[in-house]
Amino acid sequence: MKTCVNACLGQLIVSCQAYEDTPLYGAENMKRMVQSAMLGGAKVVRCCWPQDIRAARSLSPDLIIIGINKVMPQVGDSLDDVFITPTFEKAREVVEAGADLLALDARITKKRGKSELLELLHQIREAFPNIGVMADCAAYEECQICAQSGAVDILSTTLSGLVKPIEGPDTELVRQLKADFTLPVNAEGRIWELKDIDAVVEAGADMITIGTAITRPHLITERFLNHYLQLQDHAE
Ligand SMILES: CC(=O)N[C@H](C=O)[C@@H](O)[C@H](O)[C@H](O)COP(=O)(O)O
Repeated sequence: MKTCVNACLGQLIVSCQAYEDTPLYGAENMKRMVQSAMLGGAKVVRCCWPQDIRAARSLSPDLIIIGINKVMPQVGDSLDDVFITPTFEKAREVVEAGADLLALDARITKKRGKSELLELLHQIREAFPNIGVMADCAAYEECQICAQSGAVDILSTTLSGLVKPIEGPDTELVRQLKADFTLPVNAEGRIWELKDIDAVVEAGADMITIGTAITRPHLITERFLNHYLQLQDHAE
């Protein structure tokens, strides 16, 4: 197993991402977010875009960085457009920015077939043999294709829930992946409660990634506020 993949085992990975329409957008802000996660004990972070990855890397050579390169949806795009590190060029930018691992959208959609996914995975493996590759999947079948490709190091539940909404983490997918494949599994997506960690650990997750519940203050605020407002509604 690659050293960078081994370093992720048993870790709580903090995803530090801010979109352009939020106040925390920008590499300097994300650097502080990563620094805060490190202060809390995180040894692995997930960062988006080359400038954020470079900013995170400047904090420490020892920090393990999972880099992604999102292409934000344009008018007319649909869920069939893969958006997390969708091309080889986007992957190269992540590697050149100093990431140890790269994660990419491993979905099979109407616009991106199995053969194109496999071609991309093999191209990445050949060009960057030392980089760990995490497959951000939505469904079991995609994980299966990635596992059989021999060009992926970690299977991740990142995009489960994107197509068919579910509540909480996809513990069932984690359980199935652990039962059928030998690759490490990252439980990512909708982990908000301590009991969610219990559930994915019980299902066998080798690592956990938390984003929004730690690093998106506007959504954290909204969640608490909605709960409070609901109580007021019921009291009326
Ligand atoms: C679906 C999608 O675009 N997921 C993105 C992947 O990079 C991020 O926006 C998520 O924050 C990340 O996966 C962590 O998940 P959560 O924020 O639920 O803890």
